[in-house]
Amino acid sequence: MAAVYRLLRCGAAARYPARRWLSVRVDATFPASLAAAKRDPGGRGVHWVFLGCPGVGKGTYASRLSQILGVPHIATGDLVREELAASGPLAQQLAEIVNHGQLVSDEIILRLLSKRLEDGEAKGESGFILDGFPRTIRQAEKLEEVTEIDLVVNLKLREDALLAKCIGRRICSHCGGNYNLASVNIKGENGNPDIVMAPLLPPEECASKLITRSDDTEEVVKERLRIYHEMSEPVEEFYRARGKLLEFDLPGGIPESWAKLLRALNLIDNDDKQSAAA
Ligand SMILES: Nc1ncnc2c1ncn2[C@@H]1O[C@H](COP(=O)(O)OP(=O)(O)O)[C@@H](O)[C@H]1O
Repeated sequence: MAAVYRLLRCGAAARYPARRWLSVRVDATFPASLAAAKRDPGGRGVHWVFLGCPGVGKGTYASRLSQILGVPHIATGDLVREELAASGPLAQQLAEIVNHGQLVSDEIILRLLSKRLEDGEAKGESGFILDGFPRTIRQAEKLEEVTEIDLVVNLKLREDALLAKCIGRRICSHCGGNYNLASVNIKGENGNPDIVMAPLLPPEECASKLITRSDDTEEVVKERLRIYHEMSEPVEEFYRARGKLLEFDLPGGIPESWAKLLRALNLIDNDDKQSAAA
């Protein structure tokens, strides 16, 4: 498998026979039940991708699903922020790009992702849920050259809600917990339902330690949304054409959305009803 990730790194065009590892096959109708996923512990974990605009909740739902499915949640935005925090040779260049809402070059992102996948493999990880990758057609093509993606979940939410959620996002500088101070209450128009999303407030011990991401200002979020439409929306079509795209309109906050997402993914067993309510 290391060979696969080296291919990502050096960009060789050979297509790896990814089907060899398939255990939980999720096809265009997404019938992989949680029971099926648990039945075959010897096979590889799922290869899923989460797409969606900044602030839509890719991290929240990808992280929850990764725990259920026993695969790592790999967010390229986190890899970029780790690189920034390490203050290595790349840091200044990355800060300039990220703080202006631009995309990091495909080469750098592929290098960071390859390294993360190789490190994971060395620790015995299998499968993944990617969040924030691929974000360009070139990244999607590179990924397709080296492995098979089972399913791509495209999370969708109105733009005014996205903006409010990005601006309300906070992180606890002590424990790393993610919170959101935004209280979204948008009247539905043209037959669309109202969108109500309660804030996700921090516990008392985190309240005084909250920080805001430097790229979550209104100006930078608007630029990130513009870049998403220009560079990343074509990736939706890339996967739609391959029959792998599951479109998912978020109905509201986490309680309603999580239960609906588990149903859409056919991941609710009798044993797991309580996880949908969490
Ligand atoms: N796949 C990628 N390609 C290029 N740049 C990326 C990629 N993933 C993350 N980045 C960079 O990291 C920043 C933060 O990413 P992320 O945390 O995924 O943000 P968002 O909340 O906008 O989805 C992006 O604005 C971009 O500069």
